[in-house]
Amino acid sequence: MASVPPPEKAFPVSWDQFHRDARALAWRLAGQGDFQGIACITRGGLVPAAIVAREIGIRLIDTFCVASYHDKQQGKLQVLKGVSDALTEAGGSAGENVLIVDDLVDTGATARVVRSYLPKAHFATVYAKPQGRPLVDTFVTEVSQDTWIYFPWDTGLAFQPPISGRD
Ligand SMILES: O=P(O)(O)OC[C@H]1O[C@H](OP(=O)(O)OP(=O)(O)O)[C@H](O)[C@@H]1O
Ligand SMILES: O=c1[nH]c(=O)c2nc[nH]c2[nH]1
Ligand SMILES: [Mg+2]
Repeated sequence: MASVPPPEKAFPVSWDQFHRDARALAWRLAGQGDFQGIACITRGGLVPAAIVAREIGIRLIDTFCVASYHDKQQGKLQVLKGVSDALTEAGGSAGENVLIVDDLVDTGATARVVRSYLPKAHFATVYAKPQGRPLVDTFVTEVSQDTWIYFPWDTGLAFQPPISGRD
């Protein structure tokens, strides 16, 4: 696959902001469906899934393991693991009562593949970029397509040069 330049703009998210945004997602999801379990898309979906599960009272939580981005470059999407029988027995074989959680949708490639396994599930993300937005049922904040979202588990405190460029 030809390499495309990574997005120029940066949207850094702190732990505090992420917790608030994931809670806001839980508020939007509360009462939306009779969710019997969560399928979180690893790894990015693990953190919001923990917060949402705590807020809306779900204890059956499974992983759907997918990998596609390496060093901000989208590569071939690999499905490493699907969901377990325990989740589809409780939530329906097409995911009728399953909530899928991920941190974000960007091009929508990951969402499209996961949806093909659980077509009737409710797909929720904290952030959404315009290209992937139509694949998401519920999200909190839209971020432009030319922006890279920096999550707190990928970042640390670092010196920031002043806007003027001179220190
Ligand atoms: O809409 P898309 O263009 O498919 O991009 C969105 C996906 O990319 C990231 O996962 P990534 O593959 O980087 O793996 P990770 O969750 O382990 O970081 C992110 O967590 C989403 O799952
Ligand atoms: O940390 C991330 N930030 C992003 O904006 C993004 N898009 C796809 N995958 C991503 N991972
Ligand atoms: Mg991911």
